[in-house]
Amino acid sequence: MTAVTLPRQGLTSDVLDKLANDLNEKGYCLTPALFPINLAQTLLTEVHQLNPYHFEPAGIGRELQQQQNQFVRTDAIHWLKGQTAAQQEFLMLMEELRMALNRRLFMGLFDYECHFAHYGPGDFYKKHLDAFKGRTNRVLSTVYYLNPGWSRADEGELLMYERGNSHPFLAVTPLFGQMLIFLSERFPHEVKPARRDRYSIAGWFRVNGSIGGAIDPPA
Ligand SMILES: O=C(O)CCC(=O)C(=O)O
Ligand SMILES: [Fe+2]
Repeated sequence: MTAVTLPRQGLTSDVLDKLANDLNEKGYCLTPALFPINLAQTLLTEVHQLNPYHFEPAGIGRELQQQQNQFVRTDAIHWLKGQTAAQQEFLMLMEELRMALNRRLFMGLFDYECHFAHYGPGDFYKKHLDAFKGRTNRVLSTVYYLNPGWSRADEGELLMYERGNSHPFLAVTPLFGQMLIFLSERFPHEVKPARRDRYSIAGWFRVNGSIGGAIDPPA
């Protein structure tokens, strides 16, 4: 376990205001260094140290309907449960973000789930939505990129689309320490194949979709 060396730095209200404002106006927000950069470094070290058997092929859909479909996505994932100090730090900052967004935007965000994702060279995730209206409780998607020295020649962009438009309005280069946050129901997106290993933490803020006391019942 690697300790994070810097004292905990909270998120400043200026940064949170800007983030909430972007989400409100555009539905997404791209921040170059939301969290301390040494946290990204430690998380990257940890994901490198995970053995391949700690990763599972990523699935599509939920629970019983979940299936692995190599035509749609080929990345491998490892769910973050706060097993290390750095992962706890990351989850704490996301919790701070959750409360700050609820205060500013009244989003009613209830919890957060996230996983490391590893795309080897050539891996992809075809165009998809993280949430379908009325069928999921994922409200806000987040992607935190862990790729030092990424250049455009490495490819592996995330392409963001407006629904019904086949031209992306945004290509996100998966730069080290960069955080992308967007409304899960609003933007179809896809991960293009990269020329080198591509690491990230993908996550979702959820609302409480409980029915009869069961959180997140099957759709
Ligand atoms: O890694 C990315 O840029 C996006 C990943 C993604 O779309 C997902 O995991 O749902
Ligand atoms: Fe996605």
